[in-house]
Amino acid sequence: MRFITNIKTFAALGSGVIGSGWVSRALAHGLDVVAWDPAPGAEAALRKRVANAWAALEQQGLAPGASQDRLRFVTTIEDCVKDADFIQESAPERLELKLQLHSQISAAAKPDALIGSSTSGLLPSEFYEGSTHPERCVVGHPFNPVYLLPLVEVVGGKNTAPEAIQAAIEVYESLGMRPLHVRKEVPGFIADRLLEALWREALHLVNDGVATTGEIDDAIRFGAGLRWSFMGTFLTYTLAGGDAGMRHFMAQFGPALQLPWTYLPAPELTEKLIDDVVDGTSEQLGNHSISALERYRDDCLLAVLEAVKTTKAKHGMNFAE
Ligand SMILES: NC(=O)C1=CN([C@@H]2O[C@H](COP(=O)(O)OP(=O)(O)OC[C@H]3O[C@@H](n4cnc5c(N)ncnc54)[C@H](O)[C@@H]3O)[C@@H](O)[C@H]2O)C=CC1
Ligand SMILES: C[N+](C)(C)CC(=O)CC(=O)[O-]
Repeated sequence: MRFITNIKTFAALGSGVIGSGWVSRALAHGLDVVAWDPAPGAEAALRKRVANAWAALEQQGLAPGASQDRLRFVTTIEDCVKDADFIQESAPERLELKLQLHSQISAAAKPDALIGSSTSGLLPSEFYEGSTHPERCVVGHPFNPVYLLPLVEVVGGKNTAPEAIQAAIEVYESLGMRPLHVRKEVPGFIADRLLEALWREALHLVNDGVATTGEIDDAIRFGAGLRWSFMGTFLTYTLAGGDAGMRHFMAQFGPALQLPWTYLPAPELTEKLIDDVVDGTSEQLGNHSISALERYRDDCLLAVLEAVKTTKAKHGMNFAE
């Protein structure tokens, strides 16, 4: 089975936070982009978000011919996908909606154009159930901001051809990403299983009055957050075992796993908890706008990415290692 991997035209369905991130990344890689989103004012909002991301993308380096002018916004799903070489859906996270949308997308798309979904954890076997040529349908789960963060989890469903997984990996790599093939189709995939566990514990800490949202964010960004950009938990904890490594680490800290430190099931989202989280994060935002904070985040990410890349090179490693 052959799928299009040398892509020239990228279709984006849904142009919110994640869809606009895909559009920005594809434009920066010199592609023509066609976008569709049913919300009133979606085109203006999309162009604004792309413009806000562009400075970071310029700093990272644009592909020859890359331009925001190569974005075309259309009013039907069919016009969005019919000439596309690659299609990425970033619609709201609702199974019924994605099921219906993908039956329409896949019926109008070229049969050898790959279709990716940005879903954070729904199962591709379920929402591609009604799709035409489901063998070319995958999950490509990105991370926000999509135009800077390299990770994309690639997940197949029961009808996805192994060649489609490989082809999707190739396409995402051509967009400068670091695909991770999630070999077993499970809800939440790999990364969101981990992020969700942290998020639940953070909500419990607020709910129990242990810490404010700002204090919890400080606990992340001045500690583990710094090292997570270049070393994951398993290797970090191997070093934490000293010369005796992971075996000693497990012996020393294993018993703590039996202590009731963590709650894991989510706390009930009471009005009070929601208010505490919203008030706490509003205080953290201060008088910065979301778009100003996005630019600040992008600058920090560019600096971290560059530092990690340079340091890896010093140790004879490439960035994707
Ligand atoms: N926000 C995040 O941090 C991440 C979200 N995702 C996934 O990306 C997808 C989109 O999420 P966000 O961009 O955050 O949501 P969003 O709410 O920012 O954007 C969703 C967009 O879809 C549009 N839309 C509504 N009905 C639609 C339809 N029938 N067809 C196509 N578009 C439609 C909305 O007008 C809106 O612009 C979801 O599947 C989500 O799980 C993945 C990674 C991270
Ligand atoms: C909150 N979320 C589950 C939608 C987050 C993601 O899917 C990935 C991210 O960018 O954190």
